[in-house]
Amino acid sequence: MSGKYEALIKEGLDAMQLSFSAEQLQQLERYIAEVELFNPIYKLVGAEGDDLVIRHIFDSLSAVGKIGEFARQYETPSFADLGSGAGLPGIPLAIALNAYPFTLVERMERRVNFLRNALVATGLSERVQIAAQDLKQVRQHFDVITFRAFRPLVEILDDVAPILSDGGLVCAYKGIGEQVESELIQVASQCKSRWSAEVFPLTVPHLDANRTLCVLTKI
Ligand SMILES: C[S@@+](CC[C@H](N)C(=O)[O-])C[C@H]1O[C@@H](n2cnc3c(N)ncnc32)[C@H](O)[C@@H]1O
Repeated sequence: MSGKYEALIKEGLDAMQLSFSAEQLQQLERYIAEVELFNPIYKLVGAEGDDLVIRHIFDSLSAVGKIGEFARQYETPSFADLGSGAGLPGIPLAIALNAYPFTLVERMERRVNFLRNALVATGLSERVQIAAQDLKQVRQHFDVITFRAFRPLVEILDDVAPILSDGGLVCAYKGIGEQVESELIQVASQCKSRWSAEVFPLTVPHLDANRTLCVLTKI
């Protein structure tokens, strides 16, 4: 790794207690370079420079410890990242959790085009698939389903339930714990599917914001 974010990335990974191989570091660097290259055209993320690394890469990776811990209960867990956009958190997670297959679900064509390029640039095309469709059209099942900045839980969990494997987990990247709790109250009163949830605090290096991971299982 020799890019302009080398020191920041190494420091962030240390703070999150993540150990990346040279290949993973290179994949991360190539992914960031793709986002920076296409951001002016595709308007992928609203941050640049160190801020891009902190708000998007570190934020995505901040849940790797927790998600990796859960994933180890399956033999080879299949992952789906819903409303993946620029591949967040899906691509950083696929780089970090490099033994598992991932599917990025995204319905907007230009973002899908970006994702295709990014997977080629990072060498992830074999292990990471793209489902270029609406979540409602997905017919596969997944053991671990992630999403970030997608939709309120109450609006999507009934569409997520049919694609979650028996015993599977939904890992939703969220903000302030109290807001998540009020989303969960709506889920309990308005969703047809039934869920049990636990909320874990996340620490994102250099980010002064409340971040949480809401982990849901079907009951
Ligand atoms: C606000 S962006 C968030 C992108 C990314 N997850 C992130 O954290 O930066 C939401 C993305 O979800 C996609 N999306 C919204 N509804 C969807 C659906 N029903 N099926 C598939 N993709 C959807 C949008 O096209 C958009 O790219």
